[in-house]
Parts: sequence; C-alpha cells; structure tokens
Amino acid sequence: MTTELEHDRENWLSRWREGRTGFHQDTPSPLLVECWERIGAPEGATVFVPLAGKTVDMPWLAEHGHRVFGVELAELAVEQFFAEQRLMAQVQQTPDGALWISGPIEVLCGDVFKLDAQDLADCEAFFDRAAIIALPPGLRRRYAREVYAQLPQGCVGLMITLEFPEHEKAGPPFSVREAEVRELFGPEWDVDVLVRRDILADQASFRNEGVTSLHAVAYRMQRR
Ligand SMILES: C[S@@+](CC[C@H](N)C(=O)[O-])C[C@H]1O[C@@H](n2cnc3c(N)ncnc32)[C@H](O)[C@@H]1O
Repeated sequence: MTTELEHDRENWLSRWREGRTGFHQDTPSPLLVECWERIGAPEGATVFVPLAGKTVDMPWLAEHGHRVFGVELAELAVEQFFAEQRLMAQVQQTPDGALWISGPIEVLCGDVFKLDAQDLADCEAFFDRAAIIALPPGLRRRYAREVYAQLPQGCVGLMITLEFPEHEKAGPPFSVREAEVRELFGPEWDVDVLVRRDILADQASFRNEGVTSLHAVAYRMQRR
C-alpha cells in the first residue's frame, strides 16, 4: 500500500517533471527580506531551508553572510537551482542522498523526513517558505515531530504560512492557521507573529479559484 508520504513525494516529483512549479519566485520572498533581521539569527549561522525547491532565497541568505543547508527531494529542482544560479557544485554521495556543495550553499537531494538530529546539529536557524504549507495535515504533524524536533535548542527561524478558507481551494498550498502552528510547535518552540498581511489583491490565481480571503503570516520561532 502507498503511504501518504510516498504519494506526496510522487506528486512533487511529477510536478517537477511536468514543470508545474508556479510556487517558484524569481526574486527573494518579500517577507524574508522584510523580516529576516528581526529573527536575530547569529552571524554566519547555517540556515536550514526545508523543501527548498530552487528558491533564490538560498542565495539571498548566503549574500547575508549565512551558510545554507537546503533539502529538496527532486533532483530536477536541484540541477535547475545550480544551473540557474550559475554555481559550480561538487556532489558528494551521502547515506541521505547526493549533497551538492557550492561555497556557502549546500543542498541535499533527499527526503526531509529522513534527517536526524546529527544532520541538523549545525543549523542555528531555519527559513520555511512554501514548505509546511506544501504538506497535507497528516504530514504537517510528522514534519513538526520528526523534522523540526531534530533542530538544536536555541535555533531561531522564520516560518511563512497562508491562511484562507480551506473549503474554497484544495491544496497545495494548504491553509495553515495560527492555532495549528501553535498546537504543532508551541510545546517546544516560542512562536511570535511578526506580520499578518492581506495579500488577496496580489494573488490573481487564488481569486480565480474563488478564494475570498487570503493572508500571509510570518512567524518568528525559537526552540526552547
Ligand atoms: C511548494 S514547493 C516550495 C519550494 C521552495 N520552498 C520555494 O519557496 O520555492 C515544495 C517543495 O518541496 C519539495 N518536497 C516535497 N516533499 C519533500 C520531502 N519529503 N523532502 C524534501 N523535499 C520535498 C518539492 O519537490 C517542492 O520542490
């Protein structure tokens, strides 16, 4: 029987094969640029970027003095990232998958659910955009328990979610409300809302699907 995780992984791989990557942005995420300073990540900290895709947020973080540890399932996404950023990478085989290394940016081509505390021990910070909201509810619970729970004490980060009436649009992306973020992470993380912004006017694709209310929410989180 196919598990929820296997089904989800297969879905993402076919999206990359078919070029259905409308989530990708050619410029850094506005809420990253706006909020990152307020996260207070230590200078030079390694930033964990789960479900990284080929996001240009990784070079943005590197330009701001960070090391970056991205994790992405689809080899096509990783290849496209290094080609589009014109970065030469060395590729090392690891038990978790191929690790692509170029200066301060490392991207592991593998399943985020296979990481353990040792893999994430150096990550003093994280950035989560289109990541938790890319997962269906059951996998979000596992993501909090099996992935975030491996991050070290004191780790700080920025999580960006979307909130909209669930019945108006099937995910991904999924609506992840503040109550769920607090339920999933509250027991181990301090969670603060930095920004809650109405973005419906800018999101024609959501309006065209009949969504009547859409907010982006940026959280600062710190592991206790
Ligand atoms: C919505 S995209 C977001 C990508 C990126 N964060 C961005 O902002 O453009 C979600 C990404 O997660 C990847 N993904 C899905 N499940 C994964 C898993 N279990 N492990 C690693 N990556 C995964 C998909 O291939 C896809 O590229």
